[in-house]
Amino acid sequence: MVRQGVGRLYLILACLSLALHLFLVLFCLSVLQTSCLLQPTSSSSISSSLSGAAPHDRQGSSSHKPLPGHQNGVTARSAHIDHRDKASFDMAVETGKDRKLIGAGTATKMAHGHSKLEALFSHPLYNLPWPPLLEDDWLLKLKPKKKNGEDSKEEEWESDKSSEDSEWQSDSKEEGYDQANWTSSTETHPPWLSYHLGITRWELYDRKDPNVAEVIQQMATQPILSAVQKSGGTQLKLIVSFPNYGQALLKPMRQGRDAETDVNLFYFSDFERHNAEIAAFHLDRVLGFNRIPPVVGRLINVTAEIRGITTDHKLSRTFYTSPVGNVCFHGQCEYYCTTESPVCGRPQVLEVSLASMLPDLSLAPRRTWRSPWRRSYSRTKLAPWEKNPDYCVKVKETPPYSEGTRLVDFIDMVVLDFLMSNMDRHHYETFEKFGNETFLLHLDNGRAFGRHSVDEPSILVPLRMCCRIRRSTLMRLRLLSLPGHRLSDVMRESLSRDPLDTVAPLLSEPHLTALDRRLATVLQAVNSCMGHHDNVIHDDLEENAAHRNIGQ
Ligand SMILES: Nc1ncnc2c1ncn2[C@@H]1O[C@H](COP(=O)(O)OP(=O)(O)OP(=O)(O)O)[C@@H](O)[C@H]1O
Ligand SMILES: [Mn+2]
Repeated sequence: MVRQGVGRLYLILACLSLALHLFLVLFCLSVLQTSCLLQPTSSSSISSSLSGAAPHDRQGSSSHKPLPGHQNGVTARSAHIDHRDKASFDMAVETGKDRKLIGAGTATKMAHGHSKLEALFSHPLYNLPWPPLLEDDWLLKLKPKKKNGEDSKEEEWESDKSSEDSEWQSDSKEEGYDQANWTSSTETHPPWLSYHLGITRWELYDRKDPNVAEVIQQMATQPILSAVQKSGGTQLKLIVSFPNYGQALLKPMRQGRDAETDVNLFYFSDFERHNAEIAAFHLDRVLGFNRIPPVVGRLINVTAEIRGITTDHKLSRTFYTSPVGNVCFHGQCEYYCTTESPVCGRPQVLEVSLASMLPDLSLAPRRTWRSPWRRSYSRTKLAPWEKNPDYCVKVKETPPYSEGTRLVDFIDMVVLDFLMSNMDRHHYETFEKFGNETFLLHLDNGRAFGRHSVDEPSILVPLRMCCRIRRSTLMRLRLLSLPGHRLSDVMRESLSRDPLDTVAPLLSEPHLTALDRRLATVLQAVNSCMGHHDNVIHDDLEENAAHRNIGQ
C-alpha cells in the first residue's frame, strides 16, 4: 500500500515537473517572439559577433574591403599632413592597448555572459540590406594611372618614388612616419584609408567593417606625431596625425564629466564636452545610423604629445603652468581661448576625444546645409519655426525636403539630437558627390549630454510638426524600448568598450536614464502623430526591397 502510494507520488511529481518545463519552454518562445519585430530576410544573415567575420549586407562586397573596380584607391592627397618636427614620446600615456575596443574582433561579453549589444546588432533590423551599390554610390574611387599619355587599364596610385613631386616620397621620409607603399591592392592600405574607401551614399561606415575597429584601436594607441590647431568653429580643437598618416580631430576635456550645464547659460554659451563626442558616436551607431565618424577617448600627455611635438607656434605660445602646477594651454580661437578658460592636464595628463577625420575636402567636398529649424542664436528673437505652427507644410514643399529621403533623414537627426539633448545643430553636411540622395553627416556633437535632468522639447519640434519618420528608424526605436534591448543598457555596454570608461563612466547613470525617458517621449510623439495624421511612416523597408528586386 505504502509502496503504491509512494509510486503515485513520484508519478505526480514527474508530471508536475514535465508541465513546468513545458510551461517554461512556451514562455521563453513567446518572449523571444515579441522581441523579434521582423522576420529575418534571406540576405540579412545574423552575425553574433561585432567583427567583420560575418558576411555583410552591402551589395557587391563581402569583406568590407572596397571592391576592385569600384574602390581601387584615391590620390595621395587624401593623407596629406603637415610636415612636423618630431619629439620624443617617452612620457606618452598609452591607454586602451589591452582593452577590447568597439567592434574589435570578439566582442567583450557582459559579466553574466550575455551581451545586449550583440543581441541588438544581431537583430534583422540592424542587418538590413541596402539597395545594390553602383559605381556612383561610392564616395571615392581610384584614378586610373595614365602611362605615356595613354589611358592604362591598370589602376595604380602608389607614389612614384622617382618622381620629384611625389607627396608620398617627402612624407614618408619624415621621422616617425611609416613608409607609404600603398598600391591598388587593399592589403597595402592603412585602416583609415580602407575606411575612407568604404564610405557610400547611404552610410559613413559599415558597423561590421573590421577596418573601423582598427581605426578606433589605432587612434587610441598610436603615437601622436603632429598636433596643430584646427581653424573654424568656435572652440579649441586640434588635428593630430599618426605614423600611418591617419588623422583625428582632438577635443579636450574642459569640465567634469558630470557637470550639468548651468541653467542660466544659453546652450550656445556652453563648453563642448569630449565625452559627448564619444557618446554621440556610440548612440548614433546603436540607433543604426552610422553617420558619425568613429570617435574614441584617450588619455594624453599634454607636454609630450602636444607641446613637445607641435610646430604650431600660435598654439605652443599659449602653454603655461597653473598655480597648482598643472600644465595648461588655451590656444587661439573665437571664444573660450583665454587664460580664463584654459585646458589643463593633471598635472600633464588630459582626457581627450579623437574623431577620425573625413576624407580631405579636396577629394570629397562636402555641402553645408542650414537647418530649417535653426535656432535664432539670439537671446531675444524667435526663429521662424517658433512663430508658425504650420512651418513644416512649407518645408515639405521646399527642395530638398520635398523629394527623396531628406526630410526623414533630417528627422533621424532630430531623434538623435533629442535623445542626447543637442541643441546646437545649426547646420549639417553631406558629401557633395551624392547630391540630395544621401545620408546626413552628424558632425559636431560636443554640446550634447549637457543636462540629464531636463528634456528639451524644442529639439523634437520637427518630428511633432512634420509627423514623418522612417519605418526602419521607428522599428529600431521600438526595439530599444524593450527590456531585452533597453537603450540605456546597450549604451552602457557600448561605452564600456572605450578606453576612457575605465577612468570614469563616459555617461553617468542619470544621463543613461534620461536616454530611456526621452526615447519613450519620441515614441509617444510618433503615436500621437499616427492618431492625427495619415502618411506618418516613410516605408523605407518596402522601398529597399523593391530596389533590390529591380537590381536582381
Ligand atoms: N571628423 C571630422 N573630419 C573632418 N572634418 C570635421 C570632422 N568633424 C568636424 N569637422 C569639420 O570641422 C568643423 C568644425 O568642427 P566642430 O563643428 O566639431 O567644431 P566646433 O568648434 O564645435 O564648431 P562650432 O563652434 O561651429 O560648433 C565642422 O564644421 C566640420 O566641417
Ligand atoms: Mn560645436
